[in-house]
Amino acid sequence: MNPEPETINDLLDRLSEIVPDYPSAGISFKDLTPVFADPQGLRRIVDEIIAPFAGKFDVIAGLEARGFVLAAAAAYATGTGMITIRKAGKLPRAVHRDDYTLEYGTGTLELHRDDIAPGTRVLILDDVLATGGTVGSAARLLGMAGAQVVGIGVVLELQELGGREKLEGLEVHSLQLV
Ligand SMILES: O=P(O)(O)OC[C@H]1O[C@H](OP(=O)(O)OP(=O)(O)O)[C@H](O)[C@@H]1O
Ligand SMILES: Nc1ncnc2[nH]cnc12
Repeated sequence: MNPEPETINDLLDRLSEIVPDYPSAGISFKDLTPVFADPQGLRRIVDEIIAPFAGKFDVIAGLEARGFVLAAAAAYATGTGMITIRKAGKLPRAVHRDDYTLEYGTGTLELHRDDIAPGTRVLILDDVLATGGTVGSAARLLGMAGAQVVGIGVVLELQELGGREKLEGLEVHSLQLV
């Protein structure tokens, strides 16, 4: 008899690393790079993160930097394109810009004004949802471009930081609650 397939929770528990006091004291950093580095791990998280949104999106937006890994793989797997939402100063042409706060600091995200047509249905992917500052900023940028955010997919949701509440009205799918 075949053994039971490993659950996504067990896979993430087995492969994720937790780093105390990084990048600053008091932060418990959830490091998913070993999941990305594992052939089954990468395939499982990409397949499972997009599953609830099948047929509902035209393009996938990835958030620099760790969201790029997921979004590029998911766009390739679903035959869609990928929108790059980047940290300030990296995109060469005219941008929409938005400031935000996250668990351990502040930042600015940018989106090329002409990378996405109004009305396009967008799925946002990122690795971790903490305070929701980053994903919320990405949703505002896509709104400035006239796009429609149809969902947000993340691997880990740090529940006690309340990100989901900040994203009211948006469908959030996380693979693991921690
Ligand atoms: O919900 P929040 O509180 O906004 O935190 C979540 C964000 O924090 C991390 O990104 P980070 O800015 O550290 O960038 P990186 O992917 O470039 O490491 C993570 O990849 C998310 O994008
Ligand atoms: N605790 C955390 N671990 C990994 N990424 C994060 N992004 C924001 N908070 C984080």
